Amino acid sequence: MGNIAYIGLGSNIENRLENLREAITALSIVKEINVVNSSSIYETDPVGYEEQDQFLNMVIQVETELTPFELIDACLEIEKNLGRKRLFRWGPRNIDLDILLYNHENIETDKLIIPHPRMHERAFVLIPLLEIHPNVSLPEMEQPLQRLLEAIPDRKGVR
Ligand SMILES: Nc1nc2nc(S)n(CCO)c2c(=O)[nH]1
Repeated sequence: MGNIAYIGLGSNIENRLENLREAITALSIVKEINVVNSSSIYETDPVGYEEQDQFLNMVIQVETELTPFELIDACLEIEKNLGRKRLFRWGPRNIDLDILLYNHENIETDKLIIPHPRMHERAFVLIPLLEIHPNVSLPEMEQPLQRLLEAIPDRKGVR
């Protein structure tokens, strides 16, 4: 398989748990994607736009033959097939798949930015990611992400 990627999942409308489960099933059905690890599921306070319901968030580790661009296309396809509903940017959504990391690569295009540009400030990403990858560090940051998490007050409403 070769490449290792970390994908953040989130849902805060409808049957959130079912939405996450269906997304993981859809990913593992793709023959070039092998889901090798998954974090616990966390209930988290919405950030970015507070007037919405709690999210369920988690992070999975995949091995994949796909390039980063093929992987994001597969994620977008899955969101579409699960009937992704997003009323407005930052608003409630039934499923969200974000590629957080792909190997140790930095990718910056208008279609794809990896590492995910906001992951280092999001406890709802860092906590599940560190659960399955404790000493992860970002390509351009020497210090491990664990240190960054210590800088985020009171785990930012991640339970
Ligand atoms: N807790 C929490 N807040 C969020 N705000 C946005 S936007 N999102 C969507 C992910 O970008 C989330 C999320 O997944 N979890």
